[in-house]
Amino acid sequence: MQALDLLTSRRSEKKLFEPAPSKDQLEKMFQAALHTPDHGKLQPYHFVVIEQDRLAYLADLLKEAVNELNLGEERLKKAESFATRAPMIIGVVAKINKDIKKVPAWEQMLTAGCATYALQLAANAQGFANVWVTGPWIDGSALRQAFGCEQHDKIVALVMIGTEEEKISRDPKVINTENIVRYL
Ligand SMILES: Cc1cc2nc3c(=O)[nH]c(=O)nc-3n(C[C@H](O)[C@H](O)[C@H](O)COP(=O)(O)O)c2cc1C
Repeated sequence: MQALDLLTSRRSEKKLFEPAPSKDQLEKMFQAALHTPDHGKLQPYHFVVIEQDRLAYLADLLKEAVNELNLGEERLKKAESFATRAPMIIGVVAKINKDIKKVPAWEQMLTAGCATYALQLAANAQGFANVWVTGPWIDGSALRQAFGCEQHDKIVALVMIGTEEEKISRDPKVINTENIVRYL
């Protein structure tokens, strides 16, 4: 697929089935992430791959977050079903180093966001559907610990990845740019 077609036809997909990416396909996704713009070449992100057999553990961590942060009954139900909605989830942690004056925290956070998007696109390019989700549970202590977060780190994404039930070929979609572009 041409790069521009991929960029303008991609959509998120929440109904995700097996197969998930293989190790080789995952490696290509991480390579794409590692090629995102990165001031100071800090690689300010970590990826936590949660394969099928560890999704129940992720659900437990999310439930713990719901209880710790008092997120309510509805979230608790969501936490229970979350792990059944995709065959693979990749957590993205923005690794924020506040001691680097030349590259402030917001720049490091943006690089982690770019890396997440590159990961999504590289999954799409290999035929996998996905969606970037977060939710208030990303600040749960047990989840943060399991993802290896240090004090200033932030979990910025839980990318759910799998295969669409039926492959839909999507045409590039043209969206009005009038209100978001100006020339100086
Ligand atoms: C930082 C970030 C957090 C997001 N969190 C959620 C989320 O928790 N739940 C959700 O349904 N969509 C979330 N989204 C939006 C979806 O990933 C998706 O972009 C949106 O549903 C629009 O669909 P599209 O990508 O097909 O245009 C988030 C997006 C970003 C960039």
